[in-house]
Amino acid sequence: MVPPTTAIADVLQLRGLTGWLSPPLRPMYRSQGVLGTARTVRLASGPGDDGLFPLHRLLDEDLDGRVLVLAGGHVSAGAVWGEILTRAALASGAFGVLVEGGVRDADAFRDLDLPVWALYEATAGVGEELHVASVGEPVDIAGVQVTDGMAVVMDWNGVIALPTTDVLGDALAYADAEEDVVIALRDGSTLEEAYRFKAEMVAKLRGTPMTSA
Ligand SMILES: O=C([O-])CC(=O)C(=O)O
Ligand SMILES: [Mg+2]
Repeated sequence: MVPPTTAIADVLQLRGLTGWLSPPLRPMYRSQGVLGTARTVRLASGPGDDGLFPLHRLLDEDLDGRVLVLAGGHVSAGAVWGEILTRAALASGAFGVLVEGGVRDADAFRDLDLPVWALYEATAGVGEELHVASVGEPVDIAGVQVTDGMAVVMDWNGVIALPTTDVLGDALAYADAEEDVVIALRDGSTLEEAYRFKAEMVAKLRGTPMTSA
């Protein structure tokens, strides 16, 4: 089971780590939780030698379980991603797409059921404003470094590139504690009483005794 991104982010935060990409990325189409591995692409301004064709060739490769991470697309106000590329990505087995830039055809993402998070929607394409600068090299999105093969979780609440997968167990426990709060509230507890489940989990993960409820 994939823990919720909210729980993963809180556990990362407790360890002084980061990795969430939302914001700045926003859901263009979101789905239940998926855990994939990053396939990194860096885009840069100008037509370059080959435009976006290296991206098209990549989309014809085996992408089973991969989350495409397209960094640097925001140097164009146009859409670097849309229905056609989504169909190609799905056919190659991709689990999701992150675009640091624009997308269009969001209605098709819903029909195709592929999660896509991006900075903005755009009407026109990118024309000759972008080219592929690298594939498989580390990329930076809003200060978060994503390396090829890194674990990425996407769900209803966000997107996280995991600096370490050893937070997943704690994140599941954290999510259970939050669920205990919800159950207690449903059973009529006060928030002060119910929140204790979460406060105890935070104290445990911090490795410090709980000082207040
Ligand atoms: O044509 C493109 O490259 C972008 C787009 O709208 C699509 O993938 O449908
Ligand atoms: Mg299109």
